This record gives sequence, C-alpha cells and structure tokens, in this order.
Amino acid sequence: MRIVTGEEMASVEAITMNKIGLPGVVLMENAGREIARKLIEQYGDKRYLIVIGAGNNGGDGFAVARMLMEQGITVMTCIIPDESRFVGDAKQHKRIYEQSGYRWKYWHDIEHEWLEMLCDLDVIVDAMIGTGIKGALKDPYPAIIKKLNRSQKEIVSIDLPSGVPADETAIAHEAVYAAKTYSLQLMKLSYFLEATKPFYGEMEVLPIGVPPATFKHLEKQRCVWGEEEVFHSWFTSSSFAHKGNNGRVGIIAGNDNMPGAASLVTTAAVQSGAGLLTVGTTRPVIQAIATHVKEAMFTTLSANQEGLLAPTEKELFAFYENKTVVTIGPGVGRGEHVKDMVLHAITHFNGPLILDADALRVVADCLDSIRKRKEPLIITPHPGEMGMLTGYEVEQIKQRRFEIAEAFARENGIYVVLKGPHTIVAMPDGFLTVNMSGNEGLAKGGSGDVLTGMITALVTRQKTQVALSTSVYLHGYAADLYKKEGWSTESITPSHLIAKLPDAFKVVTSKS
Ligand SMILES: NC(=O)C1=CN([C@@H]2O[C@H](COP(=O)(O)OP(=O)(O)OC[C@H]3O[C@@H](n4cnc5c(N)ncnc54)[C@H](OP(=O)(O)O)[C@@H]3O)[C@@H](O)[C@H]2O)[C@@H](O)CC1
Ligand SMILES: [K+]
Repeated sequence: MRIVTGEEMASVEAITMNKIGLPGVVLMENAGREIARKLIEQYGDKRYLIVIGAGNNGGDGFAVARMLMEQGITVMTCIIPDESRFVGDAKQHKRIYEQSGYRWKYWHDIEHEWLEMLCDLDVIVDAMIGTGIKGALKDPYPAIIKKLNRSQKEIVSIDLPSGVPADETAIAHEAVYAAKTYSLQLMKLSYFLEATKPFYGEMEVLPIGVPPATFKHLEKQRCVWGEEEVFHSWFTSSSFAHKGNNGRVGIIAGNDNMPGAASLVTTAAVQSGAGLLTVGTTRPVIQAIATHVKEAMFTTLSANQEGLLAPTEKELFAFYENKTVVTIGPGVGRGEHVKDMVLHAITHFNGPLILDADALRVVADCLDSIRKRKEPLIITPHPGEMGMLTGYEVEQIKQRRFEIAEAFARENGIYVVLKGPHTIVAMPDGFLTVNMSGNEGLAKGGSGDVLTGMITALVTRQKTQVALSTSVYLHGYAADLYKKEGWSTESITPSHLIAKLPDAFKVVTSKS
C-alpha cells in the first residue's frame, strides 16, 4: 500500500482520468458507494448530517448522501460555500444529487438551530475539505469545525479529517477530530505523524478504482510494511543451510557499567537466527553475560581506565575477519573512544555495518568516510539521535520525518531506520517503508538494542531493505502479541520481546 501527499494523489487521479480514461465522476461515484456501504455496515440506518465543502471532497459528500438516501436512510445535507462555487466533478455530483430529487440546505441557514438539530442526528459525515487544503484554515471553517468537534457526535471524515493536510505541513488551526476516517485508495502521509494522527481516529483505506499502473509514475515511493509485505518478501533459507550461511555476525557492544545492552543485542540476534555470533567487548562484560548467552562466542577487546571499549587497530582488524556483518553501538558509552572505533569500521570493514545507540553520536563527524563506503551502512536513530545527526530540533524531526529520513539516506548513500511510532526505513535510493506494528510497550530503554540484534541477524540473510523493514515489523509485532494476550504495555520489557520472537517469526514462516 502506497503512502502519498495530496499533490501525489492528485497526480495519480489526473493520470487515471487523462491517460487511462476513467473519469473523475466515476471515481467519485466509487468513493461514494464504498463510503455509504461502510457507513451502513458500521452504523446501520442511523440519522446522518453530511457537511459539504465546494471541492471534490464535497463532491464525495453528495455521492454518499445520495446513496444513503437511496436506501431510505435519514440524511440532512448541508453545504458551506455558495452553490455557485461548485465546479467540475463536484458540480456534476451535486447535479446528480439534485436531479435524483434530493434537497440540501445552507449551513448558515441551519446554524441557529444547531442544538435542536443535534438531538435529531447520530453521525456527522465530514466532506468539507480533503487533500486540497491550502494554508491556514479560512472562515467560516474554524468555527464550524469547533462546533462539530464539540457536538459529541460520531464524526466520520471522508479521505482526511477536514483541516488536516495530507502531507507533513504543520498545522496551527482547527481540524476535525474524527472517530473514523475513510481514506480514499491510498494512505496519506499525515496519518503517520504524531501531531496529526490523532485527528484521524480509526483509519481505513477504501478502494475507488484508481488503477495501480498509475502508481509507478510517483516520483517518491513510500510503502507501508505490514504483515502482507513481511510475508511476501521473506526469503526462506534452504534446508541445506549451515551455520555459515546464516551469517557470521560480529557485535561490538557494552562497557564495564553496561553489560545489559550487550546482553540484549546479542540474545536478540541469536533468537533471530544469527548463524555464528561473536561479541567483542570488555572482560567484565563477558564475565557478566557469557553464562546466559550460551550461543555466542566472545572476543576480549581492550578497554580504557573507565572500563570503556578502546580496541586497538589490530584487535579491530582481527574482529572483522570472516564477519559478514558488524554491529557497533549498544552500551559502548560516550567519548572519543567511540569515534575511533566507528571510523575504523566505516573505513576498513567490508560488509554491512550497523551503527546504533552511542555509535550514532559520532556519525555526523564521519559522513565523508561514510559517503565513500561501498557496502551497506545502516543507522538506527530515534528522533533525538536523528536531531544530533542532522541539526534539526526533535519536534522538526517528528513533523518532517519522511522528508528528513529520505534526504539523509539519499545524501549519504545509507539506510536510515528512524525509530518511533510507525518507524520509517529509508533506503539510499529514497524508497521508504513505514512500519505498521508496535505499541507504547516498546518505548523502553533496551528496546532499541533488541531491534538492533534482530537487524544484525537478518541483514546477511535477506535483502537489506527487507531485513530492516521486517525486523522493525516483527519487533513491534512481538509487543502487539503481548497486548493481544491482555498484557498492559507497562509490563512489556525488552527481554519479553526477545522471548516472544519465536511467535513473532511465525508470521514469516507459518504461511510459507
Ligand atoms: N475527481 C477527483 O479529483 C477526485 C477527488 N476525490 C476527492 O477530492 C478531494 C480533493 O479534492 P480537491 O482537490 O477539489 O480539494 P478539496 O479537498 O475538496 O479542497 C478544496 C476545497 O477546500 C477549500 N479550501 C482549501 N484550503 C482551505 C483553507 N485553508 N481554508 C478553507 N477552505 C479551504 C477550497 O476552497 P477555496 O480555497 O477554493 O475557497 C475548496 O472548496 C480528495 O480529498 C477526495 O476526497 C475523490 O472523490 C476521487 C476523485
Ligand atoms: K474531509
């Protein structure tokens, strides 16, 4: 499923109409039929108020109103702008509605009886503004939206909650708080942003007949990564595979005061199918974790007086030998020692390199070397770490996460796993996937270490894009499984996630 901005949606609709020859009025008819069907399925023959704006979103509203009325359902249809403002497909659907014998009223004529009206209706359908919103909300919409939001009625928005842009534009005005949003054909970007997702309520995508052939014209390719994508992209390893086929994994993690991070990343990698795993860390960390990570091998790396890893060049070269992937970061601590280690791996390790946690703090200083790298480089920042890398404030990262992740991945030729609700994976060619699993239970220290372990294990066995997107999905899915079992999200710990990985991996194995 693609994720688009308003302009991109308009472009695929234009191709559908102008090149493929499917008229806009037909798409609008399809939208109306699908939404009316859903409304009846959801609310039965409740009483509806349909609030209509002058654009094509309003045209959808007329189609929905007609189809509900054809079923004998009670509908009050009211339009906000002057009727002369309707043009094109919306005007055509207004005409079809009128010619079918149905009536509408002006909002300003019924507004004074709003409170009495409320007693006579159950569901408000918001067909005021969709993807065509531009700039700050103009009168009379802010006042109307305020009224609708305060009505305590169920509001169902068509395509977008009115007032919410489809893209990453920040809003400082009123917007409809929908209980449900029926997005047409494709998902809109703003659904995946912390500031605008709450307006959508429950979101469902309804098909309106835009042919998939139009999607290849989209310049920016963004896709959701859910169960279907995980299942269909998974490459099953041969039954003749031996441990060497499943990756010779090297993880540099931990310091004397943080053995836990090393333990989590390693256990998660083991539980995700890493073939041969070597952990490079300090002697005290090895002593602390070796007994409970039995499958791992250990290499002692030099540490400084503070117990932080400070491996020599010789140790690092020896560590890279025969490794198909190297991960550096969880629990290594902060300081110059990290930069030396990371820069060395960027320059001298010839395989996929994953940088996480403390290693991310030095990435901004290594970008020249990173751009010269040939093998995949993967970084896994949360918004704060992404802010350090790019110079943006955390709030800017959250608001423009698609744009910033994509630009950073493209400019530096790397893979960016920008964590958060709906984690984004940005590929060096600009392709993005957006994760559909996970819950608040993941917002805990150590959860990122588990994800990094999973990525480390999968990256040598799947295409990089698939390994990253699927690791993110299964990591979130493990948390979702607990929630389904009735656990409170407070109680889900990173160790629980690891324990649930066998069940989470069934998504990719049970159907294949
Ligand atoms: N045939 C098709 O193309 C299909 C399109 N489809 C549907 O069309 C939608 C896109 O339609 P669209 O492009 O006509 O824009 P739309 O969302 O109705 O908004 C325009 C209206 O909003 C108003 N408005 C804008 N900004 C405003 C502001 N700041 N403050 C106040 N008002 C503002 C603007 O008024 P104006 O600024 O012109 O005064 C105008 O009246 C899409 O979401 C989907 O539902 C589907 O049916 C499939 C077929
Ligand atoms: K709307």
